[in-house]
Amino acid sequence: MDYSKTVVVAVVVPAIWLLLKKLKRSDIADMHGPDTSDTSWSFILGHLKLMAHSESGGVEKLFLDNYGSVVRFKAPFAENRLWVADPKALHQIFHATSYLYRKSASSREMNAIIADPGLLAADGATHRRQRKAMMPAFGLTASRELLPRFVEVVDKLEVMWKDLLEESPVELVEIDVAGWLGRAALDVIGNAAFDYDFGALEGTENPLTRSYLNLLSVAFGTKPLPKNILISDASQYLPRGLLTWIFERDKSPGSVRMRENRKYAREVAKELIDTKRQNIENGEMGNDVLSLLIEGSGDVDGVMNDVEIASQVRTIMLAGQETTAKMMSQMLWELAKNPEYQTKLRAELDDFVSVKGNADFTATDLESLSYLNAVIKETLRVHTSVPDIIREVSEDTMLPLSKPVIGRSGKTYNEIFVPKGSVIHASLAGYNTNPDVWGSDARVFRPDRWFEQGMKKADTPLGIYGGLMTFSAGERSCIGWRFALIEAQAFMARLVREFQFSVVEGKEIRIYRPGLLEPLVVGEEDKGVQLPLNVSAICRGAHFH
Ligand code: HEM
Repeated sequence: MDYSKTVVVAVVVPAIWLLLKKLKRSDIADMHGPDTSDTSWSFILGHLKLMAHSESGGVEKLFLDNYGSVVRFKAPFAENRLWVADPKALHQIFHATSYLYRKSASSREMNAIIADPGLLAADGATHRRQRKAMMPAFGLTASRELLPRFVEVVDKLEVMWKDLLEESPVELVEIDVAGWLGRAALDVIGNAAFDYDFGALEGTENPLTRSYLNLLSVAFGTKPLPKNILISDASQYLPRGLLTWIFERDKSPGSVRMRENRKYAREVAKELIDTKRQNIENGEMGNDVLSLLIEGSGDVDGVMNDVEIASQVRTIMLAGQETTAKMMSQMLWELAKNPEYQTKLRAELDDFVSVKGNADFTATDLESLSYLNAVIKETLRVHTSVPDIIREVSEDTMLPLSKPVIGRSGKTYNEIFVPKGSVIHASLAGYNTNPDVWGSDARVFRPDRWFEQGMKKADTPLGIYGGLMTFSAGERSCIGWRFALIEAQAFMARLVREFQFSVVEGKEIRIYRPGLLEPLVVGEEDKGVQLPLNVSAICRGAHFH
């Protein structure tokens, strides 16, 4: 079968499937939402192009302001889908037991193809077993012990930025913080998760390192082509064999880069597992994530074989690097745009150092820095790296709502009927910026809100950190959130203490949301992801470095 026939199959199979599905009763069709007269709608893609090409926060604002927290939109071939940012509904979706709202087949299949069948792709009992085996390696104690490894990388970054400043004829240099933090985060994950040196900051010529830099940005593209949007969505109806067939032949830069990465990453994962196993047999136990995974794999309940462990290596690389790098660069961008918050954070860090007598922050020190943690939370809230998670309903069910919704028919709903097979876009970004939850200034970056009593207007408990949905919630929430948090604390405490950040006049930055949030400079979109900021050194008296 040639490629064009495959695309035809990718259109016909879902179309028939959807016609059958439309015959089922559902309340989704009665919810308000954008209609088919909207210029962004097409029969083939529905509103998916509008969503994939929107700027960060764009869809969430459009939906919340015009239709509320529960919205019906069109998926390909006129399928009605639900977009949800309502706290009570999200609580049900993420906390219902027995995988009632299963991760969609499209997300699982694509994850299995791009990162092998690790935790992101697993489902049901396999997911539960793998997650149980992995939890100890991501617990509080294990994550705190990684701090010296994070510090090792930020030490290097600090020296490199100071060298750039020393070489500069002026006191300030323009630095693409997204590029630098992307390389630093790759070195962090190599070091802390696998004891592997990518040499990304030093620019070592390593094909694996090259293939990982901005991998997800290249894979999704900042404005994905209609063909890719359709195939990615249709992947829930197509068998894995056919999807793999399409992926292996696709010549788009994203698929080419993914295949290249897979080739090198599989080789290195195997070598790393062999070396670690040998080390453990020789009584040398490392504290990196991989050593803990291998050691824990002997546990009867949580057992994972080497193929699964190798898949977890690739899954962790995919899930833990660009997410954290983007989050840290967005934090520096917010501080550059809001110098008053930057000054306040630096004052907190300086005061702490002067009382302590040195700047060697321990994990407990970092945890106690309340303004640092407020700025981190506010960044995670306003810039939700994974804006939506797609879930499929595995049994007919009622979805409860926080407040009544009046449908298009005039009927009032306190809960809505969603039949088996319905697809729901659970909006993490929508929840994080929902005025019903965070108040009327929900879209404004304002770290001080974290010190205000009654700051949250909704009392449904959600999320695993700060009541935010950024790391998702429930059985499939981010396993690496403590790793990401301690890494961000260590990096931000150091960088904000040592450097001043300001915006570059004349360079307008926009953030798009095809996969993760991707910053681009207006007029320089062809250069891909970048976030340039002006950086200068902080000059303080003599001591405490
Ligand atoms: C700011 C940084 C991060 C953000 C915003 C983030 C966000 C998320 C989200 C939203 C999910 C759920 C995805 C889904 O259900 O499809 C997830 C899952 C996951 N994350 Fe993270 N993540 C971050 C950092 C990390 C790090 C540093 C690691 C590892 C070192 C990691 C490893 C994982 C893994 C393995 C999963 C799959 C969990 C499962 O399905 O049980 N993440 N992450």
